[in-house]
Amino acid sequence: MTTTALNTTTEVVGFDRVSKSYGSVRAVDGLTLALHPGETVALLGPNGAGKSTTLDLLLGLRQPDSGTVRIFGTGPREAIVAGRVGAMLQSGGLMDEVTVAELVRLACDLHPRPYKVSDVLARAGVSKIADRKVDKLSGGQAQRVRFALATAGDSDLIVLDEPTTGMDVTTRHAFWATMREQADQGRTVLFATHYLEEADAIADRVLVLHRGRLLADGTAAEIKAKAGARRVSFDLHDTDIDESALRALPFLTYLDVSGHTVRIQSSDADATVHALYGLGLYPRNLEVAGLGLEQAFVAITEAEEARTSC
Ligand SMILES: Nc1ncnc2c1ncn2[C@@H]1O[C@H](COP(=O)(O)OP(=O)(O)OP(=O)(O)O)[C@@H](O)[C@H]1O
Repeated sequence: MTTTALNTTTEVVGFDRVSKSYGSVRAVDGLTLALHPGETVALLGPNGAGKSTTLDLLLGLRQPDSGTVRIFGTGPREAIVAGRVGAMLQSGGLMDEVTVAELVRLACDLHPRPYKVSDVLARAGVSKIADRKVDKLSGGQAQRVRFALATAGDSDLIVLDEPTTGMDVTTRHAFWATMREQADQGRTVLFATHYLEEADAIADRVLVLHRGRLLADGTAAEIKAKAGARRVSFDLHDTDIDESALRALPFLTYLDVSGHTVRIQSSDADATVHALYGLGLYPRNLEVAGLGLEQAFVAITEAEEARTSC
């Protein structure tokens, strides 16, 4: 198997001050970004953050109002015609009235560097449903077929918009194992997702979009550290819990009381715990931990919401 990404350019994708509006909605706002060979990159953001628009711009499905998008140093269309990009889109309709095998064969025929149809079917886990009509597939099976189409040939960049939506857990694991193989062979994988645990487990780089702007860019560990806050949990058994006293603890950013268990987030966990003892309380089973990616994501985007609404 050959990959051409590594020996042509060190920049797979380049966005240079790219903006795109729909009427008064600025979906992508001055986005500058570079992706490199072999990176597996997760694109995160709340609903409406501009993820799909960013991927559409990348794939040349929409034109930017300003700025430039490059793939391997050329425009998106040239890169796609050259077979360097495989894509799996959120809403990509599948042709009715054909079988899975016929559709995959068509995708292979159109690719300049195609794989064998049987290999593509096997890799996407759809060999057993190869003779089924495409309009008779379940949601998860249709996603697998979209994945087969995205990997019909030897592309250097694979772009996936919420690829595992509708897949069951086993299918998801198989899907990501295959994607990991693709990345290990030097391909760049860019995927948008709402499943933050997937981003945490799979991506070696995480981009957080918010209102069309890049809010954070780093490893999952760096994004967690950027959020700054830490989680503290403890049980209070010997006393009625006074929520207002807890809420007044210094550096508290989040409070949840469930039965005897208190969960908080704090931007200075040491100071918060110190003050907790200062209230005369005796917290048991005290645990202090860093934020998960999901909590870090919520903290970062909420802080930005608060900042921009001031
Ligand atoms: N065709 C369109 N016409 C008008 N507005 C649009 C169109 N497509 C997207 N938008 C708006 O642009 C913004 C960005 O949308 P986009 O779909 O890119 O976000 P997203 O991050 O992919 O969202 P989601 O997570 O909900 O899929 C949103 O405010 C959306 O309502």
